[in-house]
Amino acid sequence: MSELRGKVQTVLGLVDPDQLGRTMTHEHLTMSFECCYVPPAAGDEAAAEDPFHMQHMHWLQQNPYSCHANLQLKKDISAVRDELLAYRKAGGGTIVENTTTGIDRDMSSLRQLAKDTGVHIIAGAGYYVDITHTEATKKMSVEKLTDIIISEVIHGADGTDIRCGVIGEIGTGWPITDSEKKVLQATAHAQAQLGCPVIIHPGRNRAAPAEIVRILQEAGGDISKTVMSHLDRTIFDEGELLEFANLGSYLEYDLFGTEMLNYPFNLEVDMPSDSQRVKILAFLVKEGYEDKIVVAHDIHTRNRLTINGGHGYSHILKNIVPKMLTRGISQHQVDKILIENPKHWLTFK
Ligand SMILES: CCC(=O)NCCS(=O)(=O)O
Repeated sequence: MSELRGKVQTVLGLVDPDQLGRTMTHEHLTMSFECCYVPPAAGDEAAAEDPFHMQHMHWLQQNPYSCHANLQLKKDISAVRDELLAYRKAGGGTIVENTTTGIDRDMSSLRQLAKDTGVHIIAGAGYYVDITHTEATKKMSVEKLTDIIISEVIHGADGTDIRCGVIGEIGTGWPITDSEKKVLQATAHAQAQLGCPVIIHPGRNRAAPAEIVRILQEAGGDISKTVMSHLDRTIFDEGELLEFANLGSYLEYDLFGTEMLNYPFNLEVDMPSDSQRVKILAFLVKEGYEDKIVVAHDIHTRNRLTINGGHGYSHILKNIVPKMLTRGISQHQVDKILIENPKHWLTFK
């Protein structure tokens, strides 16, 4: 699309890629994660009913999905506004907001947040995981899904004239369902027409990222303009990680700030600490992938906001960057991860 080529599309319109600055490629500012509620363990009901108190903070950090109130990030919009102002003060410029259809995308609030804070916000087109697909969505053809995704980028999403600047996060589980596969194919078709960035939420299985790349590629997608999210909880073996990295997507470590022992969506997973995440980034840099790494916090529950005792959207800038610099990642490489790589990914071809 000639109007979009060479530009980045924010919720306030097209901008020059050099305006973005430091960019978190995977966050949420307003959404609901009720689709992924996990009932609390017996005896924990009191904490789950009344979560935002000092004495429940650690429980909530360990069990963020077992409390209905905690899944409603959209209730904290005013705190998110303050956090975005703090993010700008900490040197942040842009946030990619990954909320897609199925988890309560709110385009008008995103536009208002961008106006109020001066942070560039890029909204996501498309669909989250199968459990959030409506019966109507499941019945749609790939062509219809493609038309809808393209329209969200060209005309605006959810009945507004506010346009998405990226496709995703496109949700998939494991195994990938028929409906998710159609959405992936539609994503690839839309990307082929628009030359736009794509971002994927893979299922929680180490084979998922490569399988998704295969489906996208077969449908004509551009893997070099695609981010694979959540690698921190998906691929653990260094050899397998390098094999996946070779396929050419951006490699996203986006759960910075998440410290959780018993990961309820896959109990076999040992969620890494932030120190371990930095170690993996240093490994990928040493192996020559500094042009392919992007990072974020993927804030999607309320306990992760500073107002509720969490780390907030500035944690990477304030705490992780200094750590990276002490672990063999140079300032030049940090700038690639935070500025150059997101900029190249987000620019329409
Ligand atoms: C909507 C937010 C989201 O999907 N986050 C990913 C959580 S996890 O799959 O890594 O647990």
